[in-house]
Amino acid sequence: MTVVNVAVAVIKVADRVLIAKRSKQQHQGGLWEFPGGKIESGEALADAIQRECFEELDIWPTKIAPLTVIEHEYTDKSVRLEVCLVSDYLGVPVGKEGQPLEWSPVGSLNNYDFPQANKAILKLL
Ligand SMILES: Nc1nc2c([nH]c(=O)n2[C@@H]2O[C@H](COP(=O)(O)OP(=O)(O)OP(=O)(O)O)[C@@H](O)[C@H]2O)c(=O)[nH]1
Repeated sequence: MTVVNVAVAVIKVADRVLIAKRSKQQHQGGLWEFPGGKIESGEALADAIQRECFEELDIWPTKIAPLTVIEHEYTDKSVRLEVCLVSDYLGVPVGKEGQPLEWSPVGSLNNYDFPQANKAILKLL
């Protein structure tokens, strides 16, 4: 199976993390996620993080640090999540694609349903 490389932004300000709900039609639809999306061919990770955050949330990350890389095989798809911590950005986040957003305290993230691959991310926060 080909592996899809994904840039994932854990946007964390003080003790809260910004999460978004995936639409029903998407892969792993209806679950909560960290904003992000496929890395384009030849694109640097930080550039992909900035592009995806702008496209999805109308914000421009200014402080980005690599957090972890997670490889996961779903039954229908293999993903490689390149996860970054975003600790500062320009703008005010809005769900530009109509996706619901929430600022969850780190300690409450377990109350949301995330894709299986995200479990390893939650352990690091
Ligand atoms: N953005 C994001 N994607 C995640 C997370 N966890 C996780 O397993 N993924 C997977 O990584 C892939 C991200 O792809 P994507 O959001 O760009 O695209 P998509 O497959 O939903 O739709 P598309 O192909 O129409 O762009 C999906 O297969 C998604 O299920 C996460 O926290 N954030």
